[in-house]
This record gives sequence, C-alpha cells and structure tokens, in this order.
Amino acid sequence: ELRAPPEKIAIIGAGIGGTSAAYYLRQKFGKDVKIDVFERGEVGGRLATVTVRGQEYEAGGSVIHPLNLHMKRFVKDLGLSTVQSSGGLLGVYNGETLVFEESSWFIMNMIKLIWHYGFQSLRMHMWVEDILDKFMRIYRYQSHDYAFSSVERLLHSLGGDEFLGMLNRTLLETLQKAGFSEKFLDEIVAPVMRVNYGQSMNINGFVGAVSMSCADSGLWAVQGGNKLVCSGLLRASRSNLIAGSVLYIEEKTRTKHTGNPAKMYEVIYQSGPETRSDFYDIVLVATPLNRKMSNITFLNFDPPIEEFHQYYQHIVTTLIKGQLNSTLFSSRALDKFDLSTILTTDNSDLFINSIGIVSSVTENDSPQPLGDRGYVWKIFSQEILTKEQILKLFLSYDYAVKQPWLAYPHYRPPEKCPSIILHDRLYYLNGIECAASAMEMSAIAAHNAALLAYHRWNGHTDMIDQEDLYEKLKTEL
Ligand SMILES: Cc1cc2nc3c(=O)[nH]c(=O)nc-3n(C[C@H](O)[C@H](O)[C@H](O)COP(=O)(O)OP(=O)(O)OC[C@H]3O[C@@H](n4cnc5c(N)ncnc54)[C@H](O)[C@@H]3O)c2cc1C
Ligand SMILES: CC(C)=CCC/C(C)=C/CC/C(C)=C/CSC[C@H](N)C(=O)O
Repeated sequence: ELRAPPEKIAIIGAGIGGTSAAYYLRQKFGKDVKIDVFERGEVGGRLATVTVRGQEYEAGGSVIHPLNLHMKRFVKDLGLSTVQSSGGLLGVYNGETLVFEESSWFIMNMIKLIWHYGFQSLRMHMWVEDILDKFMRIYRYQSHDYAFSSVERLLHSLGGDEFLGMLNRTLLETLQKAGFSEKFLDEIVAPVMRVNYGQSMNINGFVGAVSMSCADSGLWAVQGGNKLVCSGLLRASRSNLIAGSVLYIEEKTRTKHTGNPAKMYEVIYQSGPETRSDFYDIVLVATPLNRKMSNITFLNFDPPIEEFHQYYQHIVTTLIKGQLNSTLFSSRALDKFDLSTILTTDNSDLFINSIGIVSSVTENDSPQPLGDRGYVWKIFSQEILTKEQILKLFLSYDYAVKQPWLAYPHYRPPEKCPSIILHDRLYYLNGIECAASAMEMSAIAAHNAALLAYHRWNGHTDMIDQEDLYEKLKTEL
C-alpha cells in the first residue's frame, strides 16, 4: 500500500551527494514530487576544476575506482565519457632521498618490491581486496531496495562486527597486528595516506583500506570533469536548482491545500540580498554539518538537533606549470628523471604531501608538456605554498593556481558516525564521511537516504535495518 507521494522535497547541497540523492528520490517517488536543490556555491561542491593556461584540471575529487558502481552507472546513464587516470612512475621521498622508485619494467618492479618489502605488497593487495569484496555487498542490498538507519548498521550489514570494528582502530594498529613491517608501513602505506587523505596512519582502518584501493589499476575520471556528473544528475532528475545559502531549518505545522494540518519543514535561505523561505515535506542535508562548512541552524526542534563539530582536514591543491627541480629529490638531472609522481613519508620537515604530473580533464592519454616550460604538476600540501617553497620545487614556472579545501574529516578512531535520521523526515547524508570520504561513499549515502525516506514515508519498516541480509539475499537467487 503506497501513501500519496510527498509534494515537495528539499536537498541542501549540489555536490555528488545532493545531486545523486535528487536522482534516486525521483526514481522512488515518481514524477510528481517537486525537488528543490539548494546550492550556495558551484554545482559539484568538492568536485571542481581549475584552469591552467586555458586547460581545466581536477582540483578536488579526481579519481574513481573501477568498482565504484554508482559512479559508473551515472556516467553510463548520463551519456558521459571516461578517461583513464594516467599511471606513470612513482617514487617515495623521505626528505633526504628516494626510498622507493618504480621501474617501467613490470618484472623489475616486482623484483624491487620483493627485494625491499618481501611479499608485503601482495599481502596488502589481498587485505584490500577482502574488504572491497565485503564492501561490494552494498550494491546488492541497494538494488533490492534495502535501507539502513545509521552508518554503523550499514557497515555492520557488510561484514559484521569485524568490518564495523575497523572504525574503532587506527590503520597503524590494524596493520601492525596483521604483521606488516615498520619499513613497509613507513615507506609505502604512510605515503599513500598522505597523498589521499593528507593524514597519518592514525586514520581508521576502513578509510585506510579505501585509500589503499587507489593503488589498484584502472582508476578513471569523467571526461570534461567529474563535476559533469552533478550537473547531469540535476538535469536527469528534473530538480529545481536554487542558488542560495540555507540558514535555518524549522519544523512548523501548516495547513495543506486539502485543508488538513501537516508537520512541515521551513527552509529559510539567503539568495543575493534577500532572505526567503519555503515549506517541505522531506529535507535531505547533503553537506557536512558544521559551522565552518555549512552553518545551518536547526530551530525549535524538540528534542533539539545536536550541534555537529566534525573537524575537517585543511588541504591545499596547487597546480603549477613548470620545470621540476628534480635535484631536490635525486642526484639525476631532469632529462634522466623519469618519475611522474612523488609521494612523501611522514616527515614533519616536508612542506608537501605529494607532487605529480596531471592530465587536463580532456586529455585521453598520457599528460603532455604544455609548450617548452614543462608539465602541469599537482601538489598537495597542508598549508598554502609560499613563493620560496615553489621556487625550491621548480627550476622555473610560469603559472600557479592554489585551491584550499576543508577536504575530508580529520579521522580519529574510535569514530562515532552522526545520525542519518536527524528528525522524523529530516535526513543527513555526510555522516558517512566519518567512515570514509569519497565520491562513491556520498553516492551510497544518497541512495540509502532516498530509500530510507521512501520506506519511512510509506511505513515499509521491513525494508529498513534488516539483519543477515547477505544470507537472505543469497538464498533469494
Ligand atoms: C582535494 C580533494 C581530493 C579528493 N580526491 C578524491 C578522489 O580522487 N576520489 C574520490 O572519490 N573522492 C575524492 N575526494 C573526496 C570527494 O571529493 C568528496 O567525498 C565528495 O565530493 C563529497 O561530496 P558531497 O556532495 O558529499 O559534499 P560536497 O561536495 O562538499 O557538497 C556539499 C555542497 O553543499 C553546499 N553547501 C554547503 N552549505 C550550504 C548551505 N548552507 N546552503 C546551500 N548549500 C550549501 C556546498 O557549497 C557544496 O557544494 C577529494 C576531496 C578533496 C577536497
Ligand atoms: C569507496 C571505495 C571502495 C573506493 C574509492 C577509492 C577512491 C577513489 C578513494 C579516493 C581517495 C581520495 C580522497 C583521494 C584524494 S587524492 C586523489 C589523487 N591521488 C589525486 O592526485 O588527486
């Protein structure tokens, strides 16, 4: 038995979370519901490009894993094209020397890895694969329309106590317990955490595994820029984009056009110089809730909605077209230096987390140098680079563009994820970032919130928080 669909739904935030929520809500609630998406900045949010000498480069979320099935589906449904993320050779610098350097010969690489670290890179690959295998169960659950009322229940359904327990231990503890050596952790794992999450191995084990999965082959991106997925989803869901900053959300009783009173949410927002408001049956918040990032106040809720204080890691992306000062990293001159990405170990004297050559969002093959002044390099650092620091890294450069971010949560296990259900029909998507922040995680949270909102609207409690789903669905084949 289905109740009449809601009349109006509001989504706050037009990043990948908000726009994929619009897409899934349209699928579930049908064509008649009016969906408004509020965005105070650019559509795409943390998926954004910057322009260097007329070409666009990803400055935020850039790579997508081959097993990120929601992202894959969006690209297919929206008729977008993909580009493979260029590989290139990678080195690891410890502040004095390159402690590891890839070779262009596959066999040589294997020998080097075994020589330095025994079979630990193979064991690491197997550790990540086992977690990914369990993680993939979410697609099965969601394709059968099952929803979860908390991030913890969602993770528990994927692999039980052990899987959920990854949130409560640091990656370092987990991998030390699994017998990985200090050398492998310092020279391989820590540099991967620094390039991806700008943090040490003290992040939780789950986000550590997500980060390590970036070492898999087949990473890809959307041709023209990953943010095209967001604008495409907005269009495909026939949502109404409202350019404005949401200030307050308040629950109020309204008389509907049927003459009946109903509890609704008033969304009060600033659009240009004006403060406006509108009423909604359901609201989804698709932005991190904290003062610095969204500054939304919940008014007159009983019981009150808690304040969120999740601290987000400050990261700066700098794109520079120039000639690398390769002698900073090795004694070889530039023409003999064949590394295209340099990661760094956890050394507080280093002022960069990583540096690597990047392709523009339209280049389909290996990155090309722009004219005679070198490639475009992407640098991740904790602080904005000074001119002196840039001049240490480059022999010469002719353009630099800097983009600071409050990028992802500062992970500090044990993690307690914020609630998904903030109030009766008020949902929060970005709590999932406390497990791991990635485009696919926001898409999973969006699909889950759309299913949860739909089942709760229709009273389908049997579709929420089902135990032993994996076993149940196995026998349903
Ligand atoms: C530098 C960097 C590199 C990354 N690299 C990768 C990567 O390679 N692969 C990957 O998968 N992930 C990556 N990520 C993570 C990924 O980008 C994010 O997890 C994802 O984009 C988050 O999407 P979201 O929609 O949940 O949030 P956001 O993209 O932050 O969207 C929230 C939106 O809400 C809007 N908003 C906020 N407050 C209000 C308000 N009061 N009123 C109206 N609108 C509001 C914001 O303007 C924003 O557009 C990276 C992130 C960064 C910063
Ligand atoms: C959710 C799962 C199973 C996999 C996602 C893996 C993935 C693509 C994680 C992204 C991690 C992240 C935040 C990377 C930031 S930096 C990316 C890249 N190295 C760059 O240079 O831009």
